Amino acid sequence: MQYVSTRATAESSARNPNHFSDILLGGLAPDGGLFLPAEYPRVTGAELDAWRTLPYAGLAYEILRKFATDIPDADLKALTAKTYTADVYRNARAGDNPADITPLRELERDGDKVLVLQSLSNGPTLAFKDMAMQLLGNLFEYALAKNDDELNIFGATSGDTGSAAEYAMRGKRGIRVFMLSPHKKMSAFQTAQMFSLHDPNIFNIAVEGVFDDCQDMVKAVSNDLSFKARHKIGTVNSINWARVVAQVVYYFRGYLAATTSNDQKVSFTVPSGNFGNICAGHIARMMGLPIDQLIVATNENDVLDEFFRTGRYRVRKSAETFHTTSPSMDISKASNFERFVYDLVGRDPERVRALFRKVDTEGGFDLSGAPGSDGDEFAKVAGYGFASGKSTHADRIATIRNVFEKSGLTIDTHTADGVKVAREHVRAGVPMIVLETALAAKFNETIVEALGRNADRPSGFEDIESLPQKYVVMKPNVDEMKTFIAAHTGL
Ligand SMILES: Cc1ncc(COP(=O)(O)O)c(C=O)c1O
Ligand SMILES: N[C@@H](CCOP(=O)(O)O)C(=O)O
Repeated sequence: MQYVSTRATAESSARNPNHFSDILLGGLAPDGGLFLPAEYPRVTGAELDAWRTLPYAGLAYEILRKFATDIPDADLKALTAKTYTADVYRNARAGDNPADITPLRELERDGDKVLVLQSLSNGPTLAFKDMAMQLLGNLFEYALAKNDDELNIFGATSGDTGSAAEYAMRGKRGIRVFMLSPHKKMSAFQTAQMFSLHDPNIFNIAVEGVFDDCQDMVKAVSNDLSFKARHKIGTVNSINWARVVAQVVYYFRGYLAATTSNDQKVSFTVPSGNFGNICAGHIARMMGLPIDQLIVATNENDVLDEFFRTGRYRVRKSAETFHTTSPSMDISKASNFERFVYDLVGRDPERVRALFRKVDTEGGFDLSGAPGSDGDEFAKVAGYGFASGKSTHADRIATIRNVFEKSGLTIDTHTADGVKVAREHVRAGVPMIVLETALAAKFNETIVEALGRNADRPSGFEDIESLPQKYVVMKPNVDEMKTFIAAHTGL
């Protein structure tokens, strides 16, 4: 399997490494684009039939081997078997089977309209990020051990990627984690989860800004190729292709668990911010998974909803990005959107370069086809199954309440955004799977507001907010960030 950059030039393609293991440890392509397979592997009906009875680890192996063709099959099988166990994904709800890894349960039914919840948040940090990050930790360790090498992970988080990465990389030989987060903008639980880690290889940096400021710095450091090489910088954000491909697996799992025959279709609603999760759904669909709709659900930070309604992509500045009660989706510049746009414009890297140059210079682009716009590809969006919707704080509170009243389940604030939007798009006869992207315990403040009581807490997290915290506060300044990293890598 060969990989290409969304911004490839003839010159950068000649220089790009292009196998899975070559791109595993890095983030952005050297030309500033994002890696994607040169073409998506197709899945046959016979394969889907055979996969229906596989456990999650077996399914992950079958899907990943189509992309990681340069990792020996036996090694990949061992890595997926070690990752996807009931012991790692041990926080399943009472009544769900932890061995399912991503259990499904019916949430509500109105005639032939059915909403199903797929739990992705049963891993060590109670968010869907663990689904890919646990595998990434094992893949990194495997790749580094081969060359006796080391890796300095530089990442950005709005609350969940950070803790998932730190829990996955704790104690891993040769790996340090430098994690940027927006100062005082995560929930108390998320903050405590990260900042209470005192491991010598974990560095938490609270940035005076929003998530997009953090992500911009990760990209700026990644684009300084000599700094990146000298300090062995890698990334765990979804700009890293391995993160996205590991997320493709649970779309297959959701489909197979919700259907009995390949003639049936399902739809997915995905609480979205950086567009990594739903991008994995897009890839699953491109591989031939019978997905009807892919619904993008945003919170008040509605850049993506605006695009999927109008064809206009208009990023917001930091000061225009709202701090909401689904804080992990407080994102106004969605990294992975570029991967979708690459497909939408016919995989033309020159177009992608021009469009994202316009994002940098003018704050966005317009594919609506209106006079003066940058193209008319918006007309093709529905053909990819995409539609969208938006949810606000009031919607979130009402949804948490009425889901609890109807089903007895307590859902988190991001999942509530998903359920609210899913109800607007569900079609008769096509199960709508809502991805549960975090557990309610992470956002207790809002659960108390909605339900008048605390969210249940999985064991091990009882007093997490009272633990001593270790972090530094910094301004969003790339040079200062580089100095900080250099001082701690000793390279
Ligand atoms: C709980 C939760 N829900 C949804 C999202 C949005 O996912 P994505 O950024 O992949 O669109 C995030 C952050 O990524 C998250 O942490
Ligand atoms: N919501 C995320 C933001 C980063 O997303 P990623 O998928 O690109 O790592 C978070 O919780 O950190």
